[in-house]
Amino acid sequence: MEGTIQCNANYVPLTPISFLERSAIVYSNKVSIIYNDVTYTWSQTHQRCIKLASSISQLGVSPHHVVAVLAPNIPAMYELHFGVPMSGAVLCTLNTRHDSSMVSLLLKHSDAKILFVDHELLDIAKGALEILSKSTAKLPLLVLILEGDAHPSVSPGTLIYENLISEGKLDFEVKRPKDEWDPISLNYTSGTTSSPKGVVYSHRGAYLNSLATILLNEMKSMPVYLWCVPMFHCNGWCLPWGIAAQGGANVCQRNVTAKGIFDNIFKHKVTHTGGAPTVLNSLINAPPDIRKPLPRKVVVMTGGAPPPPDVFFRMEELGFDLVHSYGLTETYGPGSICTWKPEWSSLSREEQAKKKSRQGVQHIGLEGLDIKDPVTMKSVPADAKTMGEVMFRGNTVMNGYLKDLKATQESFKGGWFRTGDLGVKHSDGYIELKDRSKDIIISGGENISTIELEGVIYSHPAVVEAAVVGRPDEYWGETPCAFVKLKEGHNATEEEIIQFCQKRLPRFMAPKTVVFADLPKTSTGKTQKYVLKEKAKAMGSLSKKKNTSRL
Ligand SMILES: Nc1ncnc2c1ncn2[C@@H]1O[C@H](COP(=O)(O)OP(=O)(O)OP(=O)(O)O)[C@@H](O)[C@H]1O
Repeated sequence: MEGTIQCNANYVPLTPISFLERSAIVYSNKVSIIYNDVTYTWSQTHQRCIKLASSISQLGVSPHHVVAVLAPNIPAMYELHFGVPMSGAVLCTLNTRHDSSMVSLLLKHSDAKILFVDHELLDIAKGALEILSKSTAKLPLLVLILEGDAHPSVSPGTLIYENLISEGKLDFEVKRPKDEWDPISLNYTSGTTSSPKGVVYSHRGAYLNSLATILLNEMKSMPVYLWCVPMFHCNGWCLPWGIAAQGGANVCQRNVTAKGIFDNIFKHKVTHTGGAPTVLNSLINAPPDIRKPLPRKVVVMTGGAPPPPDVFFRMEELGFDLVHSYGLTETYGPGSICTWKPEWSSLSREEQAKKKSRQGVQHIGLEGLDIKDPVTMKSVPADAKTMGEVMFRGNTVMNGYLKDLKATQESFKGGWFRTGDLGVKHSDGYIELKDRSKDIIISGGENISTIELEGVIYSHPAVVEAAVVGRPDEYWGETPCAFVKLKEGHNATEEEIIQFCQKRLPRFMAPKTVVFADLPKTSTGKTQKYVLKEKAKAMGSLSKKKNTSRL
């Protein structure tokens, strides 16, 4: 409009780097990181990150180069979330469960210039570099993150993390993005359904999703956040940046165990944490000497996989306040929130849990979350029945897949980001996920939502975990096959589980096969259904072997 100008005074590229700079002033002597007997303040964290950025630049890394890290949730992992972007480079956090050959593939794909590695994962990194050396002469520099008395043998030229910090220059001029669309990080997807894809995040998206995540978690100033979500997964749902914005204390843990979580909650007066449903399951089912009632409410954000309705009220019985979010690596982690409505508080326990287990609506950083027919792009009716593809639109959707323009274009076809998830829309506008399109079971022409069926099996008192896949069938096409893990000291038969489901669901949805087994998981807490599908396939068709009258 007339009289306005866009200039440096009123238009600055958004970046989460500014959160750290502000916290170094507001919360300078307040705790930023706690890890075993190490504690830092926000002023120290700020200084360490500047020095880290300075050393990374000194090593010849230029803006937009990729810097990779293979480490659990330790202080260095947190600092790299700022130090790398402050050098202008792009942070690529690698899954700590990958083997050397996968790490070498991702290092090559991302063209990483440096690999920071935790001392416990050094052998994986060495193996990856050895594989890489067979196809390229340009290997990333290795920087070792040591802890305590660990002194593993390293090849000449390996750098040490703490040396980079101490040698870095405090007067280094932080490289802020020229454009807020500039990349801040590269996250590979979990690889649950295919090979991991390299998802590029921008400074703008990271800034907005951090703010949205603070709001989702209802975080006030100076929260105490216990790290259970791996920071390598969607940059810890953007919370390394979000906690900095609120001047919170980051309680880091190398390993995630139920005992560690309860101990840390008591010791550090934790206010917030987060984790995939499998982490919550480990808390609910922990032995009574570990599972203590909480001294005060702890907000837990869950997502990453479908949480069975039962998890909600069992967690709440322990004193946790559950926030349910849904999203993908492509949406910077959390993209939706099942916002609670006060009128639901008078519903029965079961109905409340059902409401909460829905995936909800987009968070405030996004413009749209809809269920659409993927061909016509028309929204499905809000009748809780008609299934369509879940689609997102807005500023916290990825820039694209690295070096895969075709996949990027396909995922954005029609002006929405296509998730590959199937869901329905309820009359109140909230969405509910029914399945991944690759997982839904089609039996005799009927769609069977594996998520819904798993939720019912999970509510059986003897069950600790359940996953359902389609078992190929000559007559029905597929029949539901449930893999069930029982609680320690509990028993149940195949027939009991089947009858339990038949009482609660339409008959065609009940499993026709039940296998008692441990469930294979990815490091981000998702069940590796492709492994179970192989097992179900190997069983052969049920119709041929059994009398189909039960079907
Ligand atoms: N709250 C939730 N409820 C149900 N499912 C969820 C929830 N949050 C995430 N998911 C599932 O996780 C998926 C996103 O997972 P992520 O981005 O980590 O990688 P991935 O899709 O498992 O990997 P790949 O694309 O390589 O197979 C979603 O598409 C959805 O199926």
